[in-house]
Amino acid sequence: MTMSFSAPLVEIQSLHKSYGPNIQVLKGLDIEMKPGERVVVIGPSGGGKSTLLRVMMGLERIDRGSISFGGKPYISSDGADKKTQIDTEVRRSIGMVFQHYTLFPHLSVIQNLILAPCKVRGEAKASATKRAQALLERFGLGAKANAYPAQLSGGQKQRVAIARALMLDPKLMLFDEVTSALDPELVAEVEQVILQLAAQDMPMMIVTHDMWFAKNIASRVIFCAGGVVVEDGPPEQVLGSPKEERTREFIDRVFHIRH
Ligand SMILES: Nc1ncnc2c1ncn2[C@@H]1O[C@H](COP(=O)(O)OP(=O)(O)OP(=O)(O)O)[C@@H](O)[C@H]1O
Repeated sequence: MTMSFSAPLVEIQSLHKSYGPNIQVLKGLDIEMKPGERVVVIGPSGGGKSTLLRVMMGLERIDRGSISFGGKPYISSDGADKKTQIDTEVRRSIGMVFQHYTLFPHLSVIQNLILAPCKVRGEAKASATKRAQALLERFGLGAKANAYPAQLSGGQKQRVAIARALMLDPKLMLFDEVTSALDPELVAEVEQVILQLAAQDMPMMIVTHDMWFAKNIASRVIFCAGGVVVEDGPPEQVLGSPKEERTREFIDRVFHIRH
C-alpha cells in the first residue's frame, strides 16, 4: 500500500500577539496548512483574523511563537526580548491583498504592477511590462493598463491589486476581506478572479464575511475566536451542510449578515 505524506506549506505554532499591554489578540494560535489548500478563516469581529494575516506577511511583530513556510521558519519570537525575527527572503514568497486596494494613486495600472518586480527583483522593464499586460488581459483589464486607480471601479481596483501581488510569483496568497468595501454588484467579479486562481491550485488563506464565497472557495474552514482556533475542518463541517445549516445567530455573528 502506498501512503502519501504532504509536508505542511505553512506551520503556525503557538502564535501570541498583543497590541500594547491590554489588547491580547492571538493567544496561542496553531494552524497547519498543506500545499494546495484554500483555507478560509472566519470568526467574530475583532477576533484577530486580519492580525493573523498581517503577522504572516511580516507587517506586525509578534510576542511569541513561530511561522514556517515550506519547512523554513521565517517569523519567530521567543518572547524574551519582544524582538520578531523575519526572514524577508522567505516572506517574499507570500502575496497579500487588502480590503482597501492600497494601489499607488500616482502610478498607472501597469506602473503599479511593474514597480515591485523592477525595484525588488531587478527585472527588466520590458519583461515585467509583458507579464503585467498578460495578467491584466487574463483578469479582463487589458484596456486599463494606462488608467490611474482613481479612474477605476472598486472591483477593477481590487483585480489590479490581485494582479500586482501575482507579479511577484507568490507561492501563497493571503486575502483580507477583499470584497468588503465593494458594492454588491462588483463582488462577483473579484471573487471570480480568486476562484480562477484556486482552480490553478494557488494555496490561499482568505478572511471573508461572504458566506457564499466562503463555501465556494474553501477546501477547509478555520473558526477563530478568543485568539485561538475553535474549529478546523472541511467547509460542510464548520459551516454546516445545506441540509443542516448553522444557527441563524452563528451565521449572523460570523458573516455580518444584515437583515
Ligand atoms: N494597530 C492596532 N492597534 C491596537 N489595536 C489593534 C490594532 N489592530 C487591531 N487592533 C485590535 O485587535 C483586535 C483584533 O483586530 P483584527 O482586525 O485582527 O480583528 P478581525 O477578526 O479581523 O476583525 P473584523 O472581522 O472586524 O475585521 C481588535 O480588538 C482591534 O481593535
